[in-house]
Amino acid sequence: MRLLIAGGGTGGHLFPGIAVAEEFLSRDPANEVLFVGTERGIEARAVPAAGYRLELISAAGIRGKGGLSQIRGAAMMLYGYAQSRKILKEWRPDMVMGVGGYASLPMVLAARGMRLPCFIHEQNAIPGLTNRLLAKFVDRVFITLDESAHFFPKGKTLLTGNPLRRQILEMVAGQTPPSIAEIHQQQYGNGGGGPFRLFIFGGSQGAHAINMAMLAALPHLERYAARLEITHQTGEKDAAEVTEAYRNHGFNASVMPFIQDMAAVYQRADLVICRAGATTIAEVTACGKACLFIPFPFAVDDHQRRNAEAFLKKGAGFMLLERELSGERLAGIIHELAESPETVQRTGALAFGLARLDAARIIVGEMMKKL
Ligand SMILES: CC(=O)N[C@H]1[C@@H](OP(=O)(O)OP(=O)(O)OC[C@H]2O[C@@H](n3ccc(=O)[nH]c3=O)[C@H](O)[C@@H]2O)O[C@H](CO)[C@@H](O)[C@@H]1O
Repeated sequence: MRLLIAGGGTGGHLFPGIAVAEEFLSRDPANEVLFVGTERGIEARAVPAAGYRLELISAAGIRGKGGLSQIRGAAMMLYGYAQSRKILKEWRPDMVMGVGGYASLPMVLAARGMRLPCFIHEQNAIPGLTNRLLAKFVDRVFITLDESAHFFPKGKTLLTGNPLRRQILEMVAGQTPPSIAEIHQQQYGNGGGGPFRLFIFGGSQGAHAINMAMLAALPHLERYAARLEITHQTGEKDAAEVTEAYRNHGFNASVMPFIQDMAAVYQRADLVICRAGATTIAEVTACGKACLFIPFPFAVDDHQRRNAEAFLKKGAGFMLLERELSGERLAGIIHELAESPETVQRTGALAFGLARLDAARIIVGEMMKKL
């Protein structure tokens, strides 16, 4: 059977698609997957790197743009629709799934026009415009959070969680959470102050504001430099500056613009400091990690904050809003949590309790039923 997965743009849309592809391929060695995205999206690099075939189409945003760019966006979408029809006629998929992002709009509409079974997955608490439009045309809408259910037609919407890639699921399956006694020993054994491992990252593109806040926090954390083991994903632009700052302040830090093996880094972390993208949240909860969310304040409809709030209500994480973010404040929170291993452990355990590990399996199962 053939599954076409359309969309992307950012990792938060694409990686759930890759998780669904992995599950679909695992069901039958004869199954095939084709991804369709745009050349500007993360899929242009990440899909071939993951070993999948990718076709590129033309697509662009229209929402909130003025005159000329809106016309240009609409023209690109029309062209993308024609390209989608051509791909569908040539590759002949059995079903099509949209994972959000511009490319999913023309492709899912074209597939619907050709009467193929169509599905979408929404990652966020507040859906993007593409999925709101597509919901009317598809057979089923899969959602990550209950909060987004009222945006979609009731009869076809199913709460599944956010599909997780194999690298995360395998890591989760293989890990045994440490006991409180072990955590105590680690933190306070040998005369006190075992390593405290921080993982800082800013979603698939890195977060400049988090990078700068962490640099501003370093002078306040210098007394702790020997205890902190830091892994910091910066995105492309800030990598050199952040590396140098850690070195100048005497910190043991591994700085990378982008991380391929996220599972390995999550596994080692005691505390994760990150944005509140939906896929990030699904992963840190699955890994049972305590997390300080700093939502991206300009995300459409402030959806990152809403994503995080769903977890905070249950004590399964911490949040710091960007308008309250300063080096001193960030250092204060890191310091406090490094001194409270029980709080860190309890928060991670609560997060794990909210994780949905079977989203990809449920989604593929539901898609097969429509064939
Ligand atoms: C600015 C913006 O609007 N961002 C949106 C985007 O975020 P973004 O693309 O940042 O997505 P998420 O934070 O949800 O997920 C990031 C994904 O990238 C992966 N990763 C990240 C860094 C790295 O070095 N390596 C790596 O593989 C993570 O493991 C994760 O799978 O899509 C999300 C899902 O629709 C939304 O919730 C976010 O609001």
